[in-house]
This record gives sequence, structure tokens and C-alpha cells, in this order.
Amino acid sequence: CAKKAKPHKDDKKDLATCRVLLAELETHQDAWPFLKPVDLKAVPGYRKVIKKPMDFSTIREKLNNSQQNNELFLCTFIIDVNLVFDNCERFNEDDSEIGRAGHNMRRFFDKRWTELLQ
Ligand SMILES: Oc1ccc2c(c1)N[C@H](O)CC2
Repeated sequence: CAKKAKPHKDDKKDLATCRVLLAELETHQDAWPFLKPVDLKAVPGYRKVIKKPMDFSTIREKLNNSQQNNELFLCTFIIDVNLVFDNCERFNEDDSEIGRAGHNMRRFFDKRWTELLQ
């Protein structure tokens, strides 16, 4: 991940950029399956199948707690967002409403993070 994020000149703004990017993810029309943690009591099999649940509200909490000087926050952010979409692919058919939402959101994220952070 570190090698992916080209060492661009000014990483001081990266935390603010992650917050902007996260806000765009949260307000996307296909974000609804990913806004809050999956209810592990209500969804049979989820706890067993998905080893590392992740969602946008948890990512926001982690960003709010991360320190600018902890330079790992950018990689952690990218890894966590991709975990949301990887979990979605693992648990949902591609040809399902939530499966399609996951693919759409991943495509949107890949485009925006490349524009904003690389
Ligand atoms: O039918 C269902 C019911 C619940 C969920 C899903 C599908 N997929 C989500 O990834 C996790 C929650």
C-alpha cells in the first residue's frame, strides 16, 4: 500500500483528503449496505465467514482517532476501505443488489483515490 500511494509531495493534507473521500463514499447512492457494521446476531453465517468485518462508520471512527504523525493512517485507510468491498464480494453474489453495490462503490473509490491521493 505504501508503495502504491506514490510518495507525493505534500502528505500533510492526506488526513483531510481521507475525510473528504470517506464523506463521498458515505453519501454515494449505493453506500447503504456499508454505512454501519453488519449485525452479527441477525445475519446467519456472517460472523463465521467474514473474519474482519468493516464498514464506513468504523473507518470514520478510526480516522478521527488516528494521529497525523502516525504515517500509517493512509495505508490503514486504503486497506480498511478495500476490506469493506472484499467482505461484500465474499458474502454476496455478484448478481445481487448488494453485490452490485459493492462493485460500483469499489470502482468509484479506486477512481477518486487515484485522483486525490496519487
Ligand atoms: O441477504 C442479505 C442479508 C444481510 C446481509 C447481506 C445479504 N449482505 C451483506 O453483505 C451483509 C448483510
